[in-house]
Amino acid sequence: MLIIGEIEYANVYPIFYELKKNGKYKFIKSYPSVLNKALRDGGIDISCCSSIEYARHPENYLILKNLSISSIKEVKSVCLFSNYEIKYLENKNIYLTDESGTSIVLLKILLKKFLNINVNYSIDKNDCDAFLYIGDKALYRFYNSEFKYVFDLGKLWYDFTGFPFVYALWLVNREVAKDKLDILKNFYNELVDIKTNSKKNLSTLIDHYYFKGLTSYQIIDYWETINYDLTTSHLNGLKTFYEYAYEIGEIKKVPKLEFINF
Ligand SMILES: C=C(O[C@@H]1C=C(C(=O)O)C=C[C@H]1O)C(=O)O
Repeated sequence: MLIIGEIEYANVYPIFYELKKNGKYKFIKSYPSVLNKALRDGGIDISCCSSIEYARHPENYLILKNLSISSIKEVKSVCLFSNYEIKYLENKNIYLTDESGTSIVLLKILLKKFLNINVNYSIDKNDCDAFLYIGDKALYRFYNSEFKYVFDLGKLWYDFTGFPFVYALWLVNREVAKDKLDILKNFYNELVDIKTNSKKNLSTLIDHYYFKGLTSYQIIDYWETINYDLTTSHLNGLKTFYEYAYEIGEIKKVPKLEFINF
């Protein structure tokens, strides 16, 4: 049986609600940083993982075509929350969530390369001036913020580069790709079908979902914001992200993108 990593955020609920209907697969549910490690260590076969995870260990993985978690412009659930305007963050302490891989690197690129601001990063929330959250913690605060400013990282990336931003890729362990090709092919076809139809019945899907602090309208609007495609323009955005990640020393080299062929 295929063991699949499931990101426990609202962003992929429309996909996993459908995938779980038929009882064919086993799911391990967690944050992206935990799933990245589980896929690396062989605890799961396939997962939607941080896009930076592929760039750090490209020899371990193959990418599934046409699938991602991306934003075209704004994302709403990857944000920097701050009481300071962004230009006044120089030398301030910024909290980094431990749930992320990609968004931490995205924030570093935005501040260093595009905004030319030097800050200190911390994993200790106390004593920080601004806070990076992703997923549901970010989405809740996006609509219920106690902060003066909310900087949407997807929107900032789009304003600077004109590209979509790819937070997560569907990655399969290369060994699994060899051993379980037929099961993977069926799973992939199912996943692409689900993606294709994922935005069609959101007003029905909301009957099965509750997110404390958000209205149904806000959730549906969020699901419409999140994008699951991996087009040429997404791939150009991804390559640009990897080039900047390399420039700031977050990855050892810009990886070649290798996809699984069925
Ligand atoms: C769009 C999002 O992207 C997430 C961000 C990730 C990361 O920073 O590594 C990984 C997976 C995505 O679920 C989100 O958090 O809502």
